[in-house]
Amino acid sequence: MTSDVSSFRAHHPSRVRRSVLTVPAINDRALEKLISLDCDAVIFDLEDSVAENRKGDARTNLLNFLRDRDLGHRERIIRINAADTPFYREDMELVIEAAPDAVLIPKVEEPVAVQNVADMLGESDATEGLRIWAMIETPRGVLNAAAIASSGRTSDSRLDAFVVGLNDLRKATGIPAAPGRTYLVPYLMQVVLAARAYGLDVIDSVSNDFRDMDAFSEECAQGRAMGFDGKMLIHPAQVEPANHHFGPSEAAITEARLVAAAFADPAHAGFNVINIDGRMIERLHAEEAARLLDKVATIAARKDKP
Ligand SMILES: CC(C)(COP(=O)(O)OP(=O)(O)OC[C@H]1O[C@@H](n2cnc3c(N)ncnc32)[C@H](O)[C@@H]1OP(=O)(O)O)[C@@H](O)C(=O)NCCC(=O)NCCSC(=O)C[C@H](O)C(=O)O
Ligand SMILES: [Mg+2]
Repeated sequence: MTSDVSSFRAHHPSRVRRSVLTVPAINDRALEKLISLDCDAVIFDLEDSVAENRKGDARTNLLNFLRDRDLGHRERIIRINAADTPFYREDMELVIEAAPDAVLIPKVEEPVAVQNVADMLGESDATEGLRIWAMIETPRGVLNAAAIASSGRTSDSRLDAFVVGLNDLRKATGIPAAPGRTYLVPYLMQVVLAARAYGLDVIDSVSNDFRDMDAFSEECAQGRAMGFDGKMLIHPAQVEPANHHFGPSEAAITEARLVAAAFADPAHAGFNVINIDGRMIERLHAEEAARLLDKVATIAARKDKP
């Protein structure tokens, strides 16, 4: 029997989303810089990084940029302003016109926020394949993360990923920024679990200090250990460490090849459990290995391109 999650996955193939760099849509210099950066995805921000009196300029700027520039393998995501702001409708009009890979909704607290955006995208050819990402960054967003994620479990849903926003969550909870994110970890894990329960990708929050690379590396390692697929980034210096920490390690690649080869061996046909060097390996490990090797192939294919 096919579960909701595996049928969802069949419609939303796995992506490489180690490094998700955000850029203020108003910042020409940073937009130009993008072309030279090895990030997996770019969030063009129309929300918090753009002043209220510059929202219109930012939209025009972004539309021109997306028309003129080919971002190659990088996924293009536009972060809009929330529905309760005066900017939402025009942001959505831009999304429909620019047709990026995804739209990111900030401060999602209820499934209806996702549904409303899906309704506005409609079923036109221009927006076919356009996905929805949701920021979980308020206490109600965290509490309702499972309900929000479950609203995207059908194969025709556009919901594809959660992104955690700790700046907003810290502001709302009063939990100060601190190494190790001790008191935020339960909330982060709740979001990861909700995303995984319904087959969504999940991206860890930004780290504001882009000079302290040791602290950043530790936070990437922690995010990876918690199960995140990648990290939202604010600065070019964060791209390479995020790719490193969220990418498959050499040890993981070696292990995946070993597992894949063992299950491909005709001698193991008809076995769901085998012994590799004194460890029990199940078919589920072969599925995990195939997924990892898929990502390795995707990353390698990019390197081959000029
Ligand atoms: C934080 C910054 C304002 C710092 O910018 P700057 O002062 O220009 O830094 P540098 O001089 O070190 O920059 C060196 C070069 O790199 C380019 N640059 C900088 N940032 C980016 C970027 N994000 N993407 C691409 N290129 C970038 C500079 O232009 C310099 O280029 P050059 O001179 O040609 O060599 C800035 O980093 C910045 O604006 N970052 C992104 C801010 C942002 O998008 N904020 C909103 C998202 S954060 C969020 O969502 C939080 C969440 O909602 C939550 O609640 O937690
Ligand atoms: Mg935020």
